[in-house]
Amino acid sequence: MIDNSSSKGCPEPGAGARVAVLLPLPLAGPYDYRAPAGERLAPGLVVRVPLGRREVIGVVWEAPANADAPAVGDAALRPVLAVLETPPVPEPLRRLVDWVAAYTVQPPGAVLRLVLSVPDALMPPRSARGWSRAARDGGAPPARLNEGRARVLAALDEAAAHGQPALVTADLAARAGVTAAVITAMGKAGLIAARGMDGDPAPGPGPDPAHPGPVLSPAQAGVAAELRARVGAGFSVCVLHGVTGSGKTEVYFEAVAETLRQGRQAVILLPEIALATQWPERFQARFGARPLTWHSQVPDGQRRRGWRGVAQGRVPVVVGARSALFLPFPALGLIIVDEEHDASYKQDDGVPYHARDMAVVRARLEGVPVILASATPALETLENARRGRYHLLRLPARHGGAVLPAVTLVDLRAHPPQRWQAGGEDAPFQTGWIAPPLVSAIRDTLAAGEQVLLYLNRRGYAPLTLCRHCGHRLACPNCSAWLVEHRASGRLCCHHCGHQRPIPTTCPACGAEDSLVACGPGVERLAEEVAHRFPKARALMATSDTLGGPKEAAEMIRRVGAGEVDVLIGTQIMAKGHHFPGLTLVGVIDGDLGLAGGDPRAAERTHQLLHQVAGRAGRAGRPGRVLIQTADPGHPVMEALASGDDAVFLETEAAEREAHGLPPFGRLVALIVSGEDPGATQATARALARCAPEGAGVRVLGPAPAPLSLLRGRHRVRLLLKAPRAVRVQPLVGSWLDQVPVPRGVKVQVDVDPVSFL
Ligand SMILES: Nc1ncnc2c1ncn2[C@@H]1O[C@H](COP(=O)(O)OP(=O)(O)OP(=O)(O)O)[C@@H](O)[C@H]1O
Ligand SMILES: [Zn+2]
Repeated sequence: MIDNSSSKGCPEPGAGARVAVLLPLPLAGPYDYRAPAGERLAPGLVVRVPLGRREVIGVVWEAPANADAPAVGDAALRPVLAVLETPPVPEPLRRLVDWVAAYTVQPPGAVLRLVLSVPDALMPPRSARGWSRAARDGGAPPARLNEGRARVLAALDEAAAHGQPALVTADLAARAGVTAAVITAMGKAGLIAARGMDGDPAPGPGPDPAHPGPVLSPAQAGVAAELRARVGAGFSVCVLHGVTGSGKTEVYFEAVAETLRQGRQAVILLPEIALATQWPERFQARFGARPLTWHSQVPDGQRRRGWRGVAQGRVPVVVGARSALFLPFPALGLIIVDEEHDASYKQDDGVPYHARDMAVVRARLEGVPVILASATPALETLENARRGRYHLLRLPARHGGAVLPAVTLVDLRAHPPQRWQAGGEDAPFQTGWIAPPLVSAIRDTLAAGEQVLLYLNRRGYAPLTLCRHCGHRLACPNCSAWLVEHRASGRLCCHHCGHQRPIPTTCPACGAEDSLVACGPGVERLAEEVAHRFPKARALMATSDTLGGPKEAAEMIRRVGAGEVDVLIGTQIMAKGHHFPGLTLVGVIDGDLGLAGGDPRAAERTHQLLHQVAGRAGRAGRPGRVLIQTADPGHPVMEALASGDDAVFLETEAAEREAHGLPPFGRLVALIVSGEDPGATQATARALARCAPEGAGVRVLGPAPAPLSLLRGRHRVRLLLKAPRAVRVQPLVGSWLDQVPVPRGVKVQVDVDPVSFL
């Protein structure tokens, strides 16, 4: 196959061989090109080729199976324009691209785009102009230098002592605390000299496996030895199931150390929000250096250097969000997926892949071990362990004698939160969200000088605003969702599309004044109540709104660690990874949040999340306790949390999934049909339903409006294919889609193993 729209002419005599090139575009497969005469282009090489009138960068690929009958004759082949100097895309990664494409029913080029995520990194290193000391000054600063100029020379000496012979202007100015003009003037005066320098500075000292780490307990050491033994011994999957605070991180670090000793690379996947915890410091404490971090917010220059460093094998350890799985490691020795149960490992847009599952696939293709760590492994993972495919390792106790916190349910029907007044006797009553038993637990904890975490997974002030006059609810114009009040910023926001507007003073529907009321709690509202009930306590809100970036997160961690905070009020981002020794009470404001809705994993996920939050309490010397407010204390999730016995819950949950043919016992594929035109969207969905695959236990449910039936202005309809485990669903889906023409403006998104049902 080739885009031959503008190819012309015949091949020159002795022209090069036919070569398949995969482009990072949603095309059905690789296109054929002609290699330069006399050159053999090995698969993996990164090349520049013409496409229509453009030039694009692609990767030489293994010839597809139909290579014997090419779609384009030799005469029409267009030439490969250049081979880039970057290291080739390694073979196991190329196979991963094909594998992921086939599994997710997406074009391979769309998956390749995940690999070539930093196009800039494929270009040769930029040479920059840097400054060093002028050769003739002999190293001694001339006597009449002013202070700023002296600092510039000192900064250059300091850099040279650390192996950096030159610094670019901006860097030098920043280090010396002078303006760029000072540096230019010094250059003119011949005090410093300009020189060309490599745009990719050498990385600093790498992680050292011999750096002294903590002494492991006998239980930890036993598990660490098992993990170490697997490094260098081919493909295997270990599930590291350890209770919260058991030291899973310290234990898997030993496998990382072994990988480093063998001179290979390791990648550790973490949910994006867990990257903003103490994790990097702990890595540094164990290895004496930081790993490379990889996530969506890493600045461009760092991404470019990171990608190249990984490809050149110079970066030994990467910690990152799911996209780190597609980095071009030439010598991968170990993959770790921490918090493996986390739903954020599933990408919902673009190529919908599950990074945990694809990590197992990459490990198999690379012939290396993978470790899945969690305090609450996914049912899918436990089922794989039960079948003997994954090897289960347990850490059943907390490190250092700390005990797991006692969990108590607070029945909201028996103990409703009391209303409160902000001002004097005439002030209006405010709805309360903290029930009396939690109020007194907070009081006791504060009196003991310990810290409290109040957990409510809702940003903003209130999830719903309505008019008490006409009942109008303020909704997003682009989505089927309510606008969330953010009182701190004075705005109503849609949490799905980002639409926002100022909070109106009159009802947009009936015009009544001062008639809008906030319904339900968000963290801002909870903070108000905390300030009223515990006026002396120093409270801190920790949400993605208040912790915009890594700096704010680090500052929050520092303040809590230093005991400058008494009550933390947090959303999901506080639920995992954090380790605060002074925190002894966790209060869950709404334990039932997340249990409603048609998501088959709702119960499992709520259990995981609350277990995780509960695990923040009592991690050091002092015992912790957890109070979960619920209106349904008899729910299996609540019972499991209160008893601390997951086994019954997991068994019931598994039995229910099995009875309904749900994962991990059956397969699901969701089709999400979306478009701006509701009629065309509906019609496409109905057409899909009419030719739905049948037989051998395969069923298609729907079309049904998605729970988010309008998102960013697009109408959404869902179909769900259910099949027994043994059925290969991808070919079924492929031929199903082939039968239905999709009109312009309508999109059919295939989601194999869906995690989100919105
Ligand atoms: N052998 C050890 N020596 C000293 N400190 C340890 C040891 N093992 C664990 N710790 C410390 O105990 C705390 C808990 O360990 P860690 O965070 O690894 O547990 P975890 O199982 O990953 O917890 P969670 O699942 O709750 O995040 C950390 O502060 C860690 O540094
Ligand atoms: Zn919206």
